[in-house]
Amino acid sequence: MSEPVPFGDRLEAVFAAYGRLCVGIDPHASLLAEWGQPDSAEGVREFGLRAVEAAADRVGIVKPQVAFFERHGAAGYAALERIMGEARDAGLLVIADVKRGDIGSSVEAYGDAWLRPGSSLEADAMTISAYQGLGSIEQVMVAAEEAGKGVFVLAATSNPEASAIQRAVLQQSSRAGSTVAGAITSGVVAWNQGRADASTRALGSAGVVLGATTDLALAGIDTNSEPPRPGLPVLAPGFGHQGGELSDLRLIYGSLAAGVIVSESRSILAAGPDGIADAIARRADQVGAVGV
Ligand SMILES: O=C(O)c1cc(=O)[nH]c(=O)n1[C@@H]1O[C@H](COP(=O)(O)O)[C@@H](O)[C@H]1O
Repeated sequence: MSEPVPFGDRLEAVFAAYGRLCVGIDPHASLLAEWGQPDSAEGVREFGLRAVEAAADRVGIVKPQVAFFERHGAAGYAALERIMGEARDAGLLVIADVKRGDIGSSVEAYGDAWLRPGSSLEADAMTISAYQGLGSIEQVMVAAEEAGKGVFVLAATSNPEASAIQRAVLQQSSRAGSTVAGAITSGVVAWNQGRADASTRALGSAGVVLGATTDLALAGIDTNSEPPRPGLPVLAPGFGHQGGELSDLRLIYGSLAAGVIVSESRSILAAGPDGIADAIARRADQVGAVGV
């Protein structure tokens, strides 16, 4: 069997071919109504399939938010499986926004669900939480790497309530004195640097979530030093609806800008089923014009 292509390499190829815009697939009840779809499993399926159709060949990445499918139980999950399958068949990288975390043995099962080749919920990467310690998700990171998959570990999230916990300073461990967000970020950088072929990689396969609306310096994230090698994938929600400005991208992410994935959901989905393709193309151009 041939070796899987590392997720970081696949992401790098997508950046080169399509740029760094990621379309979030978040079928909020209000958006379903605007799209003329029922608030049901059938509605989220149609919504997601149309979003995938519009995204294909215009961008390289989509990020379905599982919560909006889970609302509809097993049928919602069936819809999500279909949408992720169609997206991957269309050549899109799929980041499953599931934000899972638990003790190691349980979180491994989440990794198996979302990242195992052949799983009905197979994605290319998943969002994951290290609230139980970076060590708790280590086995998921190992399995992801072996399968050519990626993880995005929550570090400094875009919601304002997050800062008190994420900016708290560690008292113990080798990273004592770092903020929680800083320790997670440097831990993920170190993980990428510890891979066997790290020196040949442009981008690592493990990334972090750093929201565009948060002050990264206050969160203890270093955006001034030399960029990490391999580069750090950064899932960056918060642009668009939450108020982050694309024109500030370089200012916000500094030396981490090269790894940034601009992820927007509502600002694009609000264009409706007839306008979404144009909205994606327009936003992809705007993101490209930032010139990271
Ligand atoms: O992991 C995420 O994607 C995420 C992390 C974060 O810090 N903030 C954040 O908004 N998200 C997700 O990104 C999407 C943002 O949606 P919009 O605000 O509509 O662009 C939602 O699916 C959120 O769950």
